[in-house]
Amino acid sequence: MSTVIKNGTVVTADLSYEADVRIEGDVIVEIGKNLFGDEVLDATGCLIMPGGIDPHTHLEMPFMGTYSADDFESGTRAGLAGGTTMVVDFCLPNPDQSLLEALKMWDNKTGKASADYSFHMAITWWGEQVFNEMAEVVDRGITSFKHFMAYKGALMVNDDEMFASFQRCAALGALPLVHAENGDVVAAMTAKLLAEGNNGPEGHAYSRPPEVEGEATNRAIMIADMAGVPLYVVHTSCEQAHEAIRRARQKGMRVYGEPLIQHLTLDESEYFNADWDHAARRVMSPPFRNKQHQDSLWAGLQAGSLSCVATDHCAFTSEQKRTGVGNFAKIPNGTGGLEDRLPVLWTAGVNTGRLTPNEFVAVTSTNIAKILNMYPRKGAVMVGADADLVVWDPKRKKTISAKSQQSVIDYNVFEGFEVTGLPRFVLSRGKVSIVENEVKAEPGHGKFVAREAKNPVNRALSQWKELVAPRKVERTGIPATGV
Ligand SMILES: NC(=O)NCCC(=O)O
Ligand SMILES: [Zn+2]
Ligand SMILES: [Zn+2]
Repeated sequence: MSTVIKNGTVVTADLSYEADVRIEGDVIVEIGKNLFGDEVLDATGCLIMPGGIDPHTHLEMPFMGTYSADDFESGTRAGLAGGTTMVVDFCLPNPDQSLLEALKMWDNKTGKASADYSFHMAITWWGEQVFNEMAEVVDRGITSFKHFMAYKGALMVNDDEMFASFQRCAALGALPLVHAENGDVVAAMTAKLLAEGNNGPEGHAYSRPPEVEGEATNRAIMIADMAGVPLYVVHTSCEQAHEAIRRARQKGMRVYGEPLIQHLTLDESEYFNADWDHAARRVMSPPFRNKQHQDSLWAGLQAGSLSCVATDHCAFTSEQKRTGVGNFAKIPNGTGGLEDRLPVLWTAGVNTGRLTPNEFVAVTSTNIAKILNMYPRKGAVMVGADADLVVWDPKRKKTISAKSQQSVIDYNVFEGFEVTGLPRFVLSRGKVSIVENEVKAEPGHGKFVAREAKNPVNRALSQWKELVAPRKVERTGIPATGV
């Protein structure tokens, strides 16, 4: 049984051209003119693009005394509805918990995923066991390790632990990730704000100014350079952090920055809303910033100094958010966006001329597939690639509303946004999972995607670091000691 997508324009990160795409089973088998198949999907007026890959989600994650509300079933369904065909979620071991044991727990959550997924492993504590188990984690196809520089007393790791872990990543050919905020400063500022009675959701934003993020980003970059490993900075939200990444890249360092669709399009004024629920629903770390920071992020995507647009989808209901009434530090941190990332980015990016359609594909799919070493299986429209495809109708419109979303939460931070550009069809490894508003996603269809370590950038950097490594000077004329 074959499926042919006909009459569309294939849009990849490199080029756009008219062609039909034929799929058999899970993969693309032919791209060309006048193709035939058993089933035909009409793409007239549409673009055929690689499905979105969201490299940053937290589905059913235990966090701040509760669990994020969307699980792998609703989360991957929401992703598919908006054109995202793969998510990379974070496995978070408890302090002192075995990484392998945590992995088993995360594996158990994925049974109803309807799109493919992979994991990043978080390094939440450090010791010989973690050092040893990192190799096993890599062997199981998880080749990226997340480090929280914030959430003091919970997930945060210190510089010595981070340096040790980064060196281990270098040795294994893995990629370290950082949540870059200075956790010590955030903790001190939080305590001061609360002591002064500043306990509303806006206090969350005051406690995490851009400097807190800029400092930590720069620190992580320098530590990664000393460890000889590339670095991926998640949820880059401000000019200070972007500047650190831009400067490092200009010096030849292998650093990637990931702005979120929320930071690109929503600003700090949300926290000053008189409605407590409205403001608290938007509490996430780092917080939303002002327009100048947003302009910096857009410029970074245009210039190539920022690489991927993600969501950090970590959705909590209004009820869950209300745990923080009277103390902003207890509001569960996180917002949703899986279903909205592509339509909002297309509307605010491509429809305004900030991004080309090819750049859109690069920052939503292809770049991260390359960074995480799963290209061209993912992130490509190519013979042999997985048929994770979105047939994108650039003229289709909708107004975003919680009432019609797939996420299980009771609100949407993009409520009322009018988007132009939506999927007509979404295919997950060949399975037609979305037909406009009709969800045909099949729970259980999603599979784990194992990734190999030592991608070309890791290998090149190791080679360079070996070449310039400190070497002992062999001397002939060594003076006698003065005995
Ligand atoms: N970002 C956020 O506020 N919540 C999810 C956890 C994290 O990525 O820091
Ligand atoms: Zn984070
Ligand atoms: Zn996150």
